[in-house]
Amino acid sequence: MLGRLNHVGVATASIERSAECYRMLFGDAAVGEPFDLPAQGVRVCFVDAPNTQIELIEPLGADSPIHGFLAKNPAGGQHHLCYEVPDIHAAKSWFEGKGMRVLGEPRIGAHGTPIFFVHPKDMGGVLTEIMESPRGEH
Ligand SMILES: CC[C@@H](C(=O)O)C(=O)SCCNC(=O)CCNC(=O)[C@H](O)C(C)(C)COP(=O)(O)OP(=O)(O)OC[C@H]1O[C@@H](n2cnc3c(N)ncnc32)[C@H](O)[C@@H]1OP(=O)(O)O
Ligand SMILES: [Co+2]
Repeated sequence: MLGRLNHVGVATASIERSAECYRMLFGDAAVGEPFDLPAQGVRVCFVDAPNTQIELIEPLGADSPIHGFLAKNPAGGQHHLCYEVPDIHAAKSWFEGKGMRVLGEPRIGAHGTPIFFVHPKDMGGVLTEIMESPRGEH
């Protein structure tokens, strides 16, 4: 059911500080410009690793879904894994059919395609993002 690993989400209280760390690890060219995603309640910065992306996310606004995680993990840390699927609605039905908790309706994510999240307690402790493939495949 799950396809390619698209990105690893890393929560941070400061994208600037984390970006510095990843610039040292991967080089200047790998670290993108941060941008706001108000609909998702996060500020985002992508780091291009050779075989995937690291998605740095910082809380944006009082209702950000990552406030709770950072309260428990003030130094930040690995927040979610994101896998690609060919069809977001078919994937949502599949997870729901397995009795897993899909968190809300699909909405447009940072790559411009629809995403949804599956509750970490139904995924072996890993918050999991499902993303429709930008290439129409997985
Ligand atoms: C950049 C845009 C987009 C993209 O295109 O890539 C993104 O990635 S946005 C990323 C941020 N958005 C989201 O995370 C949306 C989905 N998340 C949620 O709805 C909530 O964060 C949550 C998963 C329901 C957790 O809610 P919260 O209120 O923070 O915590 P709870 O106390 O209710 O948590 C219950 C339980 O789950 C554990 N938990 C929470 N977060 C995680 C996590 N990231 N990884 C693993 N486990 C997590 C939490 O510790 C609780 O466990 P117990 O303490 O054992 O009860
Ligand atoms: Co993500």
